[in-house]
Amino acid sequence: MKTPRAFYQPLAIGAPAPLRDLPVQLERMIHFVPPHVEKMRAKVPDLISRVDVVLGNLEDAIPADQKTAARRGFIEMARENDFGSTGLWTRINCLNSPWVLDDLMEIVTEVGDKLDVIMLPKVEGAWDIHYLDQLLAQLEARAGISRPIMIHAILETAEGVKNVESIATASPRMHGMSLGPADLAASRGMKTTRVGGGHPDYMVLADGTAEGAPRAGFQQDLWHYTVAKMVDACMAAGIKAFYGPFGDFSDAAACEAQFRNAFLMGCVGAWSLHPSQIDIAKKVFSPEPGEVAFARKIIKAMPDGTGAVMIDGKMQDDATWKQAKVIDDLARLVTEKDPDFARVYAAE
Ligand SMILES: CC(=O)SCCNC(=O)CCNC(=O)[C@H](O)C(C)(C)COP(=O)(O)OP(=O)(O)OC[C@H]1O[C@@H](n2cnc3c(N)ncnc32)[C@H](O)[C@@H]1OP(=O)(O)O
Ligand SMILES: O=CC(=O)O
Ligand SMILES: [Mg+2]
Repeated sequence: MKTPRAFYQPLAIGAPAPLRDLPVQLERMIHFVPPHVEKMRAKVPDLISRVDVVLGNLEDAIPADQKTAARRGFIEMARENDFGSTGLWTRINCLNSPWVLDDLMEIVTEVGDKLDVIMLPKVEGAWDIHYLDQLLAQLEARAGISRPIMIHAILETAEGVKNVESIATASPRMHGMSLGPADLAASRGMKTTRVGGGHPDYMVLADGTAEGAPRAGFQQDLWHYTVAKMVDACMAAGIKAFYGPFGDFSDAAACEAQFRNAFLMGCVGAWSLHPSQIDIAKKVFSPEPGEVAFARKIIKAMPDGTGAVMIDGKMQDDATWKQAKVIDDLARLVTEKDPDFARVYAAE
């Protein structure tokens, strides 16, 4: 392990100094764009004003014979648009693929100064982050980039989950992590064919009665353990946790439920793969107005955050004050970016 001082040294001469704190940024949804499709690229100017992060995807879902077109399409969309306060990310191909070196060389060299975050798929351990960290420093130095590009890991292999804590703390470049339920299901040998969400057969059956009445089944959350493990690893490391993809675009209610479970557990956002999922993520990852109003009541009643008070019959103390602060801080961030929510929160 590196010494504390060495941890924050640039990894190449001329590379920017690593960040000590994450930039304060609203990232309720990471919106995936397939950049090899001209029609989709043409939607980017409109997407910039609708989403918190635009991501050009180069990995899975891009056909092998379109990998170069996707990379060049991403560079074009990065060059041609002003992203303002909206994040610009790319998901590169995985480290053992034949495409990743060119992804990094071309993207960092040509548009590295506009890129906020690189999403790295199939991260197995800290060694994957160390490799990318070093290479990015060399490329940043060569391209004269002044702001370090951050790394976001996808947690989508059994080994990655085993090593989640060392991945989260592998580098000051770490921005956060997303759960990748589709690859993780395959890696774990789960018997499913879905991209995220629940499964009706993963359930607990209520006890039988002497009368033999029908027994209710209660569906359980397949992802609870992994999301909890990821959130603890991320929050302990001071980085952000996200739920990843929800593949059934026709089931908005189930998507919303999956996103909300993640939000309640500590995640700050999720992926949107289709325009219909943007508003779902906005609704879920912006705190509920009633909760914001209650959080503000707590903060007002306990100005220095200590003591115990009763509000609406419920005991509040230092710990609920801290929860209230999480909600109020998020509401303020949402207010800065989103005029619709600003009006709703102000009215409460
Ligand atoms: C397990 C994982 O790795 S998940 C991550 C990898 N997967 C992805 O990135 C998938 C991203 N999404 C997509 O590529 C597309 O949504 C597809 C190919 C799955 C479906 O696209 P379509 O068949 O065009 O869907 P649909 O007809 O419902 O689209 C409706 C409109 O939204 C547009 N649209 C669809 N997806 C997107 C998107 N991700 N971004 C912007 N616009 C989109 C379509 O172009 C269409 O526009 P139009 O009305 O002007 O013609
Ligand atoms: O990349 C995402 C996944 O679910 O796999
Ligand atoms: Mg995956």
